[in-house]
Amino acid sequence: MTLAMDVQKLTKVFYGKSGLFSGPPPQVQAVKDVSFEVAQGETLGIVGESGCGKSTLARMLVGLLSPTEGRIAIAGRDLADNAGRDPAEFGRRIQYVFQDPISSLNPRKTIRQIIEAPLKLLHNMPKAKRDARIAEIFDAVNLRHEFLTRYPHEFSGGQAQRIGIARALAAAPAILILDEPVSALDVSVQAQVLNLLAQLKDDFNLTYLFISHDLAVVEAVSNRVAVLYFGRIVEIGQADRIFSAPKHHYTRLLADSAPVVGRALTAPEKANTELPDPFNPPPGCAFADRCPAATDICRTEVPPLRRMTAGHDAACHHPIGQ
Ligand SMILES: Nc1ncnc2c1ncn2[C@@H]1O[C@H](COP(=O)(O)OP(=O)(O)OP(=O)(O)O)[C@@H](O)[C@H]1O
Repeated sequence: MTLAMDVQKLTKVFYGKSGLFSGPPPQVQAVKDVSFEVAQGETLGIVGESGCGKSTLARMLVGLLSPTEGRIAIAGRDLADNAGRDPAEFGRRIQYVFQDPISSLNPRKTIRQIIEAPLKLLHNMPKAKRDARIAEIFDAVNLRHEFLTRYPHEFSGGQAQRIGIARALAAAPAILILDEPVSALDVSVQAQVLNLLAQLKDDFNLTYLFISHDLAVVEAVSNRVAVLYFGRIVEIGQADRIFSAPKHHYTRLLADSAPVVGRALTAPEKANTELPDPFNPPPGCAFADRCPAATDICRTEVPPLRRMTAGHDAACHHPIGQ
């Protein structure tokens, strides 16, 4: 197995403003001690509710945010640790596809200018080569070449997302971070974009990190899935095992709310659906107050991520069926 990405102990702390006499500034640990590996050609799904740290994690993985602690290695090379990062090096290896396709494209630039930018900035490519590359990418995402002279507002959501994907591919990355790439689209268009992404993965030998709150979509596209809760990975393993035989009570809660395509990831109504206060995190497991199996240890000690079965880890003091 060749590793595309190796993430070790990634943590991001945001600091609030402190008052003059009110002690140290408040902190939010948006991502805590997150480690995972992604094999080349694999799709790793990252699933979690709003506020669990998905965007913060994604922004660190593409170099838009620097981690407070931890490291990110791509194809064996360290790209970020707390000492620093090189945005161009990130850009050549890993690209980001945003949730909201139209607002993620600069409204004052033509589509050609948008797609050309990474070719100039990251690869210093001469004009003739740029034109050939743009034509190749546009064919790959099934867009008509006459669209190149138009502006982002002239496109539907599905077309704009194809343009966003084309822009990401132009840089010839090995890895795409897909951050809720179909959540803003109609269900019929979602399927087209998901099929296109599957095709492009084969055509360009890509590795995907697919971030979503939509359990059904994540299950459909991923080889493996990581479940994020309150900034930590609470379970990670093969997609089919994660949802059919979860080990963490939070994952079971998610899986029990029977996945339907397009269904938002919400817990059943009977459960306490509040996330803990990020400014005042609980000392133990962040899920303890919602968990049917919680005991005293859960309220005092954070459970470490432990091997449950081959390739299946969960962070729980009382894992299901163990
Ligand atoms: N710049 C920031 N400053 C302070 N706190 C932040 C900042 N960005 C995120 N947070 C906090 O970090 C936590 C994780 O936020 P994040 O946006 O990464 O979650 P998310 O899972 O992507 O949510 P959503 O799906 O709603 O975007 C939240 O408690 C959020 O309030």
